[in-house]
Amino acid sequence: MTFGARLHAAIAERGSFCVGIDPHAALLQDWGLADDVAGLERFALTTVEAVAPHVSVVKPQSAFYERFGSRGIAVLERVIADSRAAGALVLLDVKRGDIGSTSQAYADAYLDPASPLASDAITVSPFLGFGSLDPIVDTARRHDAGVFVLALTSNKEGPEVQHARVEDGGTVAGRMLDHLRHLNADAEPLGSFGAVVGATIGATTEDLAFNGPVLAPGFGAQGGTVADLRRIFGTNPAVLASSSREVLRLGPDPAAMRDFVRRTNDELRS
Ligand SMILES: O=c1ccn([C@@H]2O[C@H](COP(=O)(O)O)[C@@H](O)[C@H]2O)c(=O)[nH]1
Repeated sequence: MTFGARLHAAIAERGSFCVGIDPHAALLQDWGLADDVAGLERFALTTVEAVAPHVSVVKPQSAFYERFGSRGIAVLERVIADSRAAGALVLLDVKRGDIGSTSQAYADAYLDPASPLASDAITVSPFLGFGSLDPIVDTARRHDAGVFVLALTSNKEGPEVQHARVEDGGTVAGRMLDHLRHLNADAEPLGSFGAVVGATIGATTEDLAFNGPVLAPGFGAQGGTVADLRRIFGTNPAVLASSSREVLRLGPDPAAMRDFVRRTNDELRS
């Protein structure tokens, strides 16, 4: 089953709220944990246990694990394995992208099921040229994985690059969406190649119909609301509203995190 088909089914069953598992140093402190590998592990696995059985997708942010070196990566491997065992799809937020030959190594690291970090999908940066992602796209197709390409990111600095005009008069972001439209052509019920479009972008004239999923970060702590999602995406069911700190601040009480996830899923459905 392709990633797009798995995601389509997961959203129908568990809703479209995506929880980011981002162990910020400040959150470890708020939870009464030390900023070390043991604290990281307790934080991350408590969150997985609380939310992964209730959401369609979890999104660990690799940077927060990488900062602890190889032992942090070992925790990330547990997060991925335990989340999948709890029935959630794992979208690893790594924002990789490089020349093609190196992109292949990233694809092998994150999308080949033989890798200890194998995830259902990853985020990638297309700013070395969309074609530099070909090895990642091909590997994703081979292993029924997904790829989310940065298009209109949630941060205020993004427009400098993403709104820039290309030779046909469109924007860089529009060009990325065109590539995704092409990759997802004819996919049923949903393509496996998604776009990252922040819940904070305000109004856009870009054509967001590309037959693939959308990751919408910026929901929650960065100010994005359900009303923003409706305004930007209408009723598109394949939009993952993604929030990290807003959920994680409710820990370490698992029930508080779980109940928030359930309420948010209900709100997104209504
Ligand atoms: O455009 C983007 C792309 C990715 N992110 C990531 O999402 C989370 C947001 O965390 P919050 O605590 O909900 O603000 C974080 O991992 C970012 O790296 C993004 O914010 N915007």
